Amino acid sequence: MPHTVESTPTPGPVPGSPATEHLGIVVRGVTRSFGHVRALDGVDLDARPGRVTALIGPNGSGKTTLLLVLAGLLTPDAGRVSVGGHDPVADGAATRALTGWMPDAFGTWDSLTAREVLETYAAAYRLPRELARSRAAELLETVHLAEYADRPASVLSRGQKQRLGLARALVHSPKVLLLDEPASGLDPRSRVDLRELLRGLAAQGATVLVSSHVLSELDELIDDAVFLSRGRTVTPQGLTGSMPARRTWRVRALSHGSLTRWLSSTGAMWRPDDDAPPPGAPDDVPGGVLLEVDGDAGAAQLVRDAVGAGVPITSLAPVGGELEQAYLTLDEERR
Ligand SMILES: Nc1ncnc2c1ncn2[C@@H]1O[C@H](COP(=O)(O)OP(=O)(O)OP(=O)(O)O)[C@@H](O)[C@H]1O
Repeated sequence: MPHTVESTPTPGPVPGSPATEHLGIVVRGVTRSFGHVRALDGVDLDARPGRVTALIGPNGSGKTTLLLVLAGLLTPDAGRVSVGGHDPVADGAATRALTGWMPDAFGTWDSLTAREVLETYAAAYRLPRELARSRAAELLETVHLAEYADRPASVLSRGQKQRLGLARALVHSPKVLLLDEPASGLDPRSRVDLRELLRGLAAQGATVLVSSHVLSELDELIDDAVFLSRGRTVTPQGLTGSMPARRTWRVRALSHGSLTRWLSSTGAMWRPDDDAPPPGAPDDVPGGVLLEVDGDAGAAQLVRDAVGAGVPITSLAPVGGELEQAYLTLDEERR
């Protein structure tokens, strides 16, 4: 799905006016420090209703800290936040009533069954008992845990706990969803289910903010992307409006030896890909390399030259999606 990058957040309202440009999530100039570590250093972000927005950044860039602020679980030092039209600090109860929060690790009372976990949360959100029961049953079906409904949560696998955590976040039909690494630990089928579920919720008007490192999954899921680096909103290289011309491509050939010899003879800087044969392998085994190529025209020229030189090329494709390429430009900012 084509997505846009929140590179230059829409300007904030004039000083003194409420931070409610829309009823999704609005963050303006938020800072939060832990001792001398400035976890958030002036973050701006918009996540709009009816859209799935990704929060992307290296380890330690401040994603979880920002989600905790949005969930009303951490007070910012400075800046303005609006979630569904409410300030999570000044108006915590109202914010929590319309917000579903899924932390990156599912913490629960292990002695409760999966059904009891959901019914307990539903009661905490003041759902009437009958509605709580039917909502819990419906959500257990949605996340494919119906057969575990009456088993203690302690027996669930990591991925199953993630799915129960998702169901728990949805129990009060929130208008805003904050999900910290929701795909972590999920098998491929469950990831597809998650994607369809979140797209369905956005289609019904929910604001969905997802932090994730699984960038290949995000390409299919999200409408917008916000990148964090060292506590700041940033625009990675390559997402300044158009894709960078020069990017990494994977080339494979029937004979790894003839491919690498030819590339080296042309002066191209290549490196083995993950499936490359080990050093000393026979010359004619298949294999691939990674190299930087100047756009589609450069790729077309590479194929022509390789075929002209008799190199048996079997495939040529850019590595990763647009998000992955952009993310890699942030990698040196990891902390
Ligand atoms: N409770 C805390 N006490 C001290 N430092 C903290 C605390 N929580 C976060 N930090 C620091 O703040 C920075 C941002 O952490 P945060 O957990 O928000 O990053 P993240 O982007 O979610 O990382 P990851 O991708 O690894 O989950 C890090 O340098 C971290 O060490």
